[in-house]
Amino acid sequence: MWRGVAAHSPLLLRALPPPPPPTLLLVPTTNTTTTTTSLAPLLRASSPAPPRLRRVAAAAAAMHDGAAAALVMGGAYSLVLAFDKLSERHIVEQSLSRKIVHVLSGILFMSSWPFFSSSAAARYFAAIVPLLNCIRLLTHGLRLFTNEALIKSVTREGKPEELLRGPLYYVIVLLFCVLVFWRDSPVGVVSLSMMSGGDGFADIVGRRYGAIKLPYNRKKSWVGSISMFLSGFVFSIGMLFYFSCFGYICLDWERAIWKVALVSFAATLVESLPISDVLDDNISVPLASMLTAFLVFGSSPHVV
Ligand SMILES: Nc1ccn([C@@H]2O[C@H](COP(=O)(O)OP(=O)(O)OP(=O)(O)O)[C@@H](O)[C@H]2O)c(=O)n1
Ligand SMILES: C/C(=C\CO)CCC[C@H](C)CCC[C@H](C)CCCC(C)C
Repeated sequence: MWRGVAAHSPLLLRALPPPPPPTLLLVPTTNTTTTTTSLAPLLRASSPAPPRLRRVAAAAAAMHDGAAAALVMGGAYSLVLAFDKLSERHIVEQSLSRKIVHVLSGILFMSSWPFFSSSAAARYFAAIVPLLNCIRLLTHGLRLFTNEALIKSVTREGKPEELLRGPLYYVIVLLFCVLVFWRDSPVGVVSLSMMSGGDGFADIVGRRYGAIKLPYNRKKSWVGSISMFLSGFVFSIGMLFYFSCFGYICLDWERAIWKVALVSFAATLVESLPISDVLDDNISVPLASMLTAFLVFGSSPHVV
């Protein structure tokens, strides 16, 4: 009985013990414009598991998520170290190295989310990674500690205080999205794709090929903005497809493509404005993306 009631409230459902293997009934639903197949899981009502079994399940999930967080944290350190070595050996120039770290950090962090457990606490374990990186950037930016690899791979001019701006804002946005949106909301996925993939490529391409500047912002170019729109769109669709493959997000793709294009346009427009001196791109781009994505996708997770 409880499970039947809880089925209408994902949060309540998560609080109950994990259900027995659900009987999934593939229910193809058609409508005038597209055919979308929605998985309509029919959970058989079951009595709650005994307390001891719930404690064992919770402990197992915590160990699973703790290990996943440790692995992702190791990945974060390795990414920074790898690109420090590549730029140190002049295999990759420092400005390019920084932007590749910018692109990969967000995309790879999101890509790790399906490997956390289905526990309601999983997002908090995943949040440990950006939280520890916030602390790392703060302590190194305030010169409490020194790490040349970190400074060289994520700063423009090699000054520790630079860690307290773009990189810190970037990681705070990762922390916000993993806690507030997590893996079952397109809003967070699209916003992080725009911040990491979109803004990253705007810089990578615009810095090299952006000769024709925007009329209202001589620091930005048409090529850079077009690159932001296209890469933000591609990364967003790619990450939405990735999470839909794991069953976390179910989309009507014909409508979703137009929604993502609108979010990408809004984020690109905001990024092109001459406001970087007042508001860092790592704040304005995800903020514009979240607001637009919230308007077009709505607040309901899972099915949009
Ligand atoms: N729409 C855009 C965005 C960026 N750029 C190019 O990329 C450089 C850096 O872009 P920006 O997004 O401002 O990066 P910042 O975060 O400000 O710089 P950094 O990442 O190095 O701090 C710009 O000076 C410009 O040459 C561009 O041509 N067009
Ligand atoms: C250079 C950056 C922003 C400036 O525009 C990015 C800074 C990245 C942080 C130093 C490291 C962030 C790591 C992520 C929280 C986790 C990544 C995990 C993944 C598996 C590599």
